[in-house]
Amino acid sequence: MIEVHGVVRRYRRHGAPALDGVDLELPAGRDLALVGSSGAGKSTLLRVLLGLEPADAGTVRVLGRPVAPGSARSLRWLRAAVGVVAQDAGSSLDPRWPVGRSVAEPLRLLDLPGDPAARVREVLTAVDVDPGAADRRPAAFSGGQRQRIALARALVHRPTLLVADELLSGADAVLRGHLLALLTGLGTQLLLVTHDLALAGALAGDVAVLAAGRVVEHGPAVDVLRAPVAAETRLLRDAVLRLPA
Ligand SMILES: Nc1ncnc2c1ncn2[C@@H]1O[C@H](COP(=O)(O)OP(=O)(O)OP(=O)(O)O)[C@@H](O)[C@H]1O
Repeated sequence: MIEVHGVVRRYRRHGAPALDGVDLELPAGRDLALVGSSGAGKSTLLRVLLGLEPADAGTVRVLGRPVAPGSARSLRWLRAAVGVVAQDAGSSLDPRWPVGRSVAEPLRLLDLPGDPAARVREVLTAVDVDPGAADRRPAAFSGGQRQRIALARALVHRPTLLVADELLSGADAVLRGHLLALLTGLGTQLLLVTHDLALAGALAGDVAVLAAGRVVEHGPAVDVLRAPVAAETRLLRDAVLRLPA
């Protein structure tokens, strides 16, 4: 489903590369949590995977097809296959638009057949937002509701893969539990970026640990959490354990 080989991404000619030869394979049907400390390269890897930025070296394939930045037309297949929840998801909704319009937007952009209003109601219901409130603007909703509306927008076109950058990091414990249950019940393959190794464990799929632009550990979450091999993974795990109760 996702194959990343030898990917390098360099922002400054002489500085350390943001991605320094990333190798990562994610077969269809396996969820992945991409973890790493701040600056490890997680968001950069997502942007390269989504064709938003070029790789300076290496190859990226999604669903067997090569990914590289291009026109909206040439990337239509990728936009149809992948739903994206951006970092700071709630504020990514257009404040001037009724939320129903924002949620329907991918259907319009991808020119998909069917009744958009019916699909918007369906997907808002799935994320536990009252579909009767679709004509209200984002300001009428709480932060947690806005996050779920952004999730609905990412899911409205029934993508095969959902990519979310720090979707759960700002959420309180109750909302986190709620979102986690929602995400794992979707039946859509997940690629979640997070600082939080405990969250990666709760997803119960695979974990890939990124450090200084390289994948230093990759395996089933239970194994990685029980017996981390890489120093960076141990640091992340110990940081979780040190958090006050
Ligand atoms: N557009 C950019 N221009 C220049 N440098 C960048 C750019 N984007 C990222 N970087 C640098 O690349 C490195 C990786 O950044 P990236 O945002 O991918 O890390 P991250 O793991 O997602 O961090 P965080 O968890 O803080 O979001 C950092 O050193 C960052 O400063």
